[in-house]
Amino acid sequence: MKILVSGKGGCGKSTISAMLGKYLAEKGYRVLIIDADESNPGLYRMLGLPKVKTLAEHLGGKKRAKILMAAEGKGELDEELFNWTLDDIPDEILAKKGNLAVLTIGKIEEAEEGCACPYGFLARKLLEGIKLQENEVIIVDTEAGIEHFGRGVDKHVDVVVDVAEPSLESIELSKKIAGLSESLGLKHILVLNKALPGVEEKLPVKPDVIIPFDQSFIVDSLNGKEVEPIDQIETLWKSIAGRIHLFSP
Ligand SMILES: Nc1ncnc2c1ncn2[C@@H]1O[C@H](COP(=O)(O)OP(=O)(O)OP(=O)(O)O)[C@@H](O)[C@H]1O
Repeated sequence: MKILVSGKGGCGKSTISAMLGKYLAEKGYRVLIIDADESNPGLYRMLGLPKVKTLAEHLGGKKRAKILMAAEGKGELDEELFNWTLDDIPDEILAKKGNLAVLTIGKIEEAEEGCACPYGFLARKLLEGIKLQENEVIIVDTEAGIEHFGRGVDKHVDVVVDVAEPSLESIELSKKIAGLSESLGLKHILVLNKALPGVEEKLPVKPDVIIPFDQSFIVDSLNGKEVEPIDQIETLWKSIAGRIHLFSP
């Protein structure tokens, strides 16, 4: 199964992706978290994993990704390139702990290096090509906003976990994410994160999962502490399971 996590900047996408990944790995699934956010410092840190090469670096850098993207545009891309299973992913691009691994697509490193479209292309091709077994789950942590929909990354997932925080802008964006998910025939789950008491009653939409604001997340992240799944992650998983036929390991 492929789960994509989407939402406004800073709403908690990476935190929730990391907690869900760890929770599922502990349940016995084989989990790959794809860090498809080209701007954040790296999700591997939240899981206490080392920095490894990105997929873009492995393939020869962003310029090569751009060449591959152009080749696809001309119908000249070798479509076998990403016909991978989880076992085919080269070790040098996997930050691993037990049955949990993180793969980073690529990061913006320099001023004026150009747009991140080649990274969006790589994320889309990887998700399109990869074949999963029943006990394998991919979680895609996306960049802030909805550009991944424009890049076609979402076409190749089963469910969108739409994370909102209690602000009008975030809720409006989440409604848009719900509409875009529906237009692609994807299951959609709304998570209200950083919720303060009573705030959900004021919302124009009903969240499937509510995660309270908890200052310890911020303190732990500043201290570089690894995230641990909280109880609401089980509720999130049950919401996903309620919409999709799932295999239990
Ligand atoms: N429920 C919560 N309560 C309080 N703080 C939270 C909560 N969830 C996440 N945070 C904090 O919010 C900050 C942003 O979280 P995170 O990096 O997961 O967001 P993001 O949506 O992935 O951000 P970006 O859009 O920059 O990639 C972090 O400091 C994190 O610890």
